[in-house]
Amino acid sequence: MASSTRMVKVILLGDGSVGKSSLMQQFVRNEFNSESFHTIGVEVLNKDVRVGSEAITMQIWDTAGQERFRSLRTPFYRGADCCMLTFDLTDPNSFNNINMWRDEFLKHASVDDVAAFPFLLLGNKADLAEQRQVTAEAARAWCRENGNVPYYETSAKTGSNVEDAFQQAARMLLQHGTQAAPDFDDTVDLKKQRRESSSCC
Ligand SMILES: Nc1nc2c(ncn2[C@@H]2O[C@H](COP(=O)(O)OP(=O)(O)OP(=O)(O)O)[C@@H](O)[C@H]2O)c(=O)[nH]1
Repeated sequence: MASSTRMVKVILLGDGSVGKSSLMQQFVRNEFNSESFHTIGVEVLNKDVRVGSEAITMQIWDTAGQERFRSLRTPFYRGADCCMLTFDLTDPNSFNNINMWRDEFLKHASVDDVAAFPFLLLGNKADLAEQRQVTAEAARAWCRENGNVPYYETSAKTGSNVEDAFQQAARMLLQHGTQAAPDFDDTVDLKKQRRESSSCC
């Protein structure tokens, strides 16, 4: 009988336009599209990876960073095994908002042990070196103050450090242990919420 690979859930959070969708596309499909659109709610892609001798399927959840989509994304935080907090190295506001993203995740994810939960911090758009506005020192200081969170400077455009960051996520969540998947009833009716959202704004 064929053995099934373990499915793990990784969630990407951060402000709109920091590059969450682009990081997922680069990791899963080795593609970069400079004209990507804002995500509505969530998008999910799977990728099979190996961590040492273990084969796992990473189910990557790309969420909508814009404030107006908050109620569409938060129901999907439950059952996450790892959270990749993402900011744009050229946008200090996106870095200043990382605490807000961490808090929003913890509020909705029902994490058992907050101190041990695997977070990563990604500073994306590293290829735009001349426009950079957040220093590595500031990012590393945040990581130290928040339980020695691993920090990666990535470029979804060139692919730099993208594979390494997701591999690190896989290693951490396997060490930590995976969570129970949420019941189906915990998810939202995205179509309905989309209609409501478009009729009000
Ligand atoms: N130069 C450069 N541009 C990037 C990089 N990553 C993303 N972009 C661009 O930044 C813009 C926003 O990228 P997205 O991946 O859509 O951002 P997002 O975080 O998913 O945005 P929301 O869906 O609104 O939450 C797009 O024009 C991308 O092409 C990168 O590493 N370098």
